[in-house]
Amino acid sequence: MLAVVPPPVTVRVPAKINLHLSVGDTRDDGFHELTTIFHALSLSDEVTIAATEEPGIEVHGEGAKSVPTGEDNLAWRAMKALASYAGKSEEDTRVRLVLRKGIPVAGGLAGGSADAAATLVGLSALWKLEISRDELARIAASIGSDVPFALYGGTALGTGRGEQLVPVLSRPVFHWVLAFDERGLSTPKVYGELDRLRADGDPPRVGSHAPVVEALASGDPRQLALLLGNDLQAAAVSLRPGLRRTLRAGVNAGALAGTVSGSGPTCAFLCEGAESALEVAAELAGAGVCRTVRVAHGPVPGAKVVGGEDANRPTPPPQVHA
Ligand SMILES: C[C@](O)(CO)[C@H](O)COP(=O)(O)OP(=O)(O)OC[C@H]1O[C@@H](n2ccc(N)nc2=O)[C@H](O)[C@@H]1O
Ligand SMILES: Nc1ncnc2c1ncn2[C@@H]1O[C@H](COP(=O)(O)OP(=O)(O)OP(=O)(O)O)[C@@H](O)[C@H]1O
Repeated sequence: MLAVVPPPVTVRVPAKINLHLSVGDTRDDGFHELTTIFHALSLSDEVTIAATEEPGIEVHGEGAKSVPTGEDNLAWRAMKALASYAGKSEEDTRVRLVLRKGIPVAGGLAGGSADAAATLVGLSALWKLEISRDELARIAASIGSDVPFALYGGTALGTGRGEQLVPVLSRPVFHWVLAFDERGLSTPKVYGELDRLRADGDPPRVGSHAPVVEALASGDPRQLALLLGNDLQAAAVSLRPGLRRTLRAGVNAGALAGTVSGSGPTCAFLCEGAESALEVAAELAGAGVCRTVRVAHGPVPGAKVVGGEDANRPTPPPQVHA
């Protein structure tokens, strides 16, 4: 008898920026203790997962050539981790992953993590696993610190190495302009550069995240603009000094404030509204300080099935962790 082949599943997954990123001490496992506020943006990747006789990965779109297509692709690692959790045999795990990238590679926007999260959600649907988002988040954390947030999206406080999440109330909607750089930056190198800068002196640190939480609840972009902060920014700028010009150019173009996202080099500019974001984007695009610009808004939901049988299934709300 012929086996029934399930139809392919497509998942859309957002990029993140860090509205606040406080980097603490290095832990025994080599990771830094973080307090961060993640914010999911309308810039996204799509991952299509199909059962196939020709397993593998295909990558299209933004930066596709620099994305690995073997076992070190984070989406493939996510497939392996879920297969092992679900006790799937080698034969059951013959899947083809097609990544359509809108999120630049090594941009500080957690694109690889997003693909891993999308793969967890898509495969759960393809394999019809009864698995909660919280259980998926535990598997996600074993793949990378940013992966759990991509499952939930929205706005969330991240602690630990960034994988422990609590949702944060954020009024819709904030408007952003993103400036992509010519080349990416390696996340471990940026953390290493911060350690070096701290060993040489003590670069200023961002304060408490509490005022940022209040500004998000108020929905006032002017209030939020005063509070954007990232301890990794000094390290990213030290490795890529041109980012200073980019940050200045965004504010000169009319943004309320700019920040390096995560480990960079993408700069995110908060704008007064949708119209202002379009104006800032146009002016920044002509300033010759970055490869390209995009407008985006946030917060948006996390990884979500958009094609295939489960497309209309509602996304469960994030759970509050104690
Ligand atoms: C910069 C951020 O994007 C901010 O959200 C994240 O902290 C990075 O998260 P990620 O890319 O998922 O990082 P992982 O894949 O977990 O770790 C990559 C490397 O980043 C450094 N790393 C990451 C997270 C963390 N809390 N401390 C660290 O020092 C470590 O050198 C680690 O080996
Ligand atoms: N699916 C994937 N998409 C992009 N890069 C991937 C993927 N899988 C593995 N990688 C590797 O991971 C590296 C980091 O890519 P990624 O786009 O996730 O960086 P990032 O956005 O700076 O990450 P983060 O913000 O989480 O630190 C890339 O240089 C690439 O070699």
